[in-house]
Amino acid sequence: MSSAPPRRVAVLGGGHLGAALARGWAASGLVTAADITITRRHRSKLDSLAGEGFGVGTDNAAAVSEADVVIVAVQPAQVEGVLRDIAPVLGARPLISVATGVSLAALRAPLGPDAVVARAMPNTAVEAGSSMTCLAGDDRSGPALEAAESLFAGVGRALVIDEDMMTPATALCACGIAFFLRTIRAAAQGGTEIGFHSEEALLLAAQTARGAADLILTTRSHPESEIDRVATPRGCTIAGLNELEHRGFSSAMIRGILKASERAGELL
Ligand SMILES: NC(=O)C1=CN([C@@H]2O[C@H](COP(=O)(O)OP(=O)(O)OC[C@H]3O[C@@H](n4cnc5c(N)ncnc54)[C@H](O)[C@@H]3O)[C@@H](O)[C@H]2O)C=CC1
Ligand SMILES: O=C(O)[C@@H]1CCC=N1
Repeated sequence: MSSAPPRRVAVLGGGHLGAALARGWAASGLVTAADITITRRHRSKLDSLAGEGFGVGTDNAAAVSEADVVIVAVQPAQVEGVLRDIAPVLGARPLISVATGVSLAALRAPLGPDAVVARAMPNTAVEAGSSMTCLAGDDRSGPALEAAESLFAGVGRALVIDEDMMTPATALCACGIAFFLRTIRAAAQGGTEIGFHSEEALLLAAQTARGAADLILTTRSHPESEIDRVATPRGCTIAGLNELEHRGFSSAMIRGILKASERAGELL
């Protein structure tokens, strides 16, 4: 069971993921918007988040000083500089990095060996409370891993994995959501070609995708058993499925995951 979520959170790096995290935590009621401070280099780009009630600023050390837990959400190559900025004020505060490819050892290098750090790999569905987030820590991560479990379980599912699986997790979950989004978009395009207006086609495709995921997550059955229940002999499902496979659908998805994993391992 995860512990109570931290009251005040500093999100360093209010870009796509940082903003999605802040909005997801506030929407879930886990942390109030006023207790989340988001930083980035240019204050003007934080105006809309300020308008939503979040604290905003450009001073990472000041944000950290007022927080119970720190989230690092800058690009991988920017992490070291940010950690150097905050090293003098971090103290024993738990720090969670969502940066791809930055190891626990690399996080501790500028902060010192006693820094309480963990890694998280969410996807942008944190904003909708539906992320799959993988977490990793080690024997010195204690409170950071606990804080991560409580924060990320509040905006989807969270699973603790070995650190050496964080790169594959990046490909399958963090990049993976884009692959499923493209799949939904493609299905909607097909839907429009066979007669639906585009908004209707998108709704039909997205809810159908959600249904497929819910079947797997709730019944725990295998996708192929579920497919067998849909595909009537000589019917239209098997005709469509076989055409997808003749066009390399499964192979394309597998190769996409492999390519993303390869690139995720090279990011630093
Ligand atoms: N976008 C996604 O879906 C996911 C991203 N990640 C990781 O999250 C991190 C952020 O990714 P994105 O949000 O996509 O990138 P982004 O480029 O949208 O956001 C990074 C933000 O950090 C800000 N920044 C740069 N230097 C800063 C500094 N010194 N102090 C404060 N803010 C600073 C930038 O202005 C920018 O707004 C990356 O490490 C990425 O690998 C991980 C999982 C999913
Ligand atoms: O594309 C990227 O590099 C980041 C990491 C995973 C998702 N977005």
